[in-house]
Amino acid sequence: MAAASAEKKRYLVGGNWKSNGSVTFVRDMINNVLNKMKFEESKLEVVIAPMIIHVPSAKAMLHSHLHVCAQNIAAEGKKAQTGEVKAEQVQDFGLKWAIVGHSERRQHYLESNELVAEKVKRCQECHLTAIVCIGERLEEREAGQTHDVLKQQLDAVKASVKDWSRIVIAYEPVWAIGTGKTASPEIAQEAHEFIRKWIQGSVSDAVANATRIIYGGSVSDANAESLITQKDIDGFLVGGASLTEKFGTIVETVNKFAP
Ligand SMILES: O=C[C@H](O)COP(=O)(O)O
Repeated sequence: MAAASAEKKRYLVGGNWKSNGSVTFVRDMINNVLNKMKFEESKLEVVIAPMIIHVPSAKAMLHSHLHVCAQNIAAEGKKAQTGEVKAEQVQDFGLKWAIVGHSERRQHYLESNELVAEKVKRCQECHLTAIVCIGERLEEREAGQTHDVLKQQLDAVKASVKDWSRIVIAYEPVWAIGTGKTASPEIAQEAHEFIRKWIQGSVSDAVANATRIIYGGSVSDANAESLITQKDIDGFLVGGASLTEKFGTIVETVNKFAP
């Protein structure tokens, strides 16, 4: 029986800083924007994913209600792997979150669905909550293959998950990432509904209701309200706008509409 969270579903906003930032940026963004944001912890969780070398300073500087998230973890837990960070090390450092399967890693580092499934398994073994990114490329959407792609990506990770309360699904259509072309609220809602129905059919109703399905792809202060008011959108994974003060506005908008 798959475990579902007994807690009320809190919305989630993640800021993925990708390979951006400097020591000065981290300090200024945290002190001037992140630590000043106002939101209700009972309604919303906020996680920030800096580059790995900035994780220690970010963790030390962020107020304790803001969580630090790894951008990636190694799929393999045993071998020596130059340049990789294992789930155990993320856990040992006191982090509770990791992004897995971001489309930039799928595209540029050739991460397959199977490799992403291994990473999800590693997160589960180390009690990390995985933000599992899925989404179709433009040519796949244009060919009418969006649901097939999402289903394949979801099917691949299913066997790795024992505890669904430690899984967040991030729907990130590849064509909307960093392009300024946000999915319309209707397109995003339709994909989120498909994902929720997949969880319902493949896991259970309770898990489908409890699992956060968040949207990523050119989220900004200008479109946050129209997206977050969609029925099946439970938060955001924000890239570019998380590097600016717009992130504070996005968090406050989500807080306003979170149940
Ligand atoms: O992880 C975040 C996503 O890739 C979205 O990035 P973006 O907001 O810059 O489009």
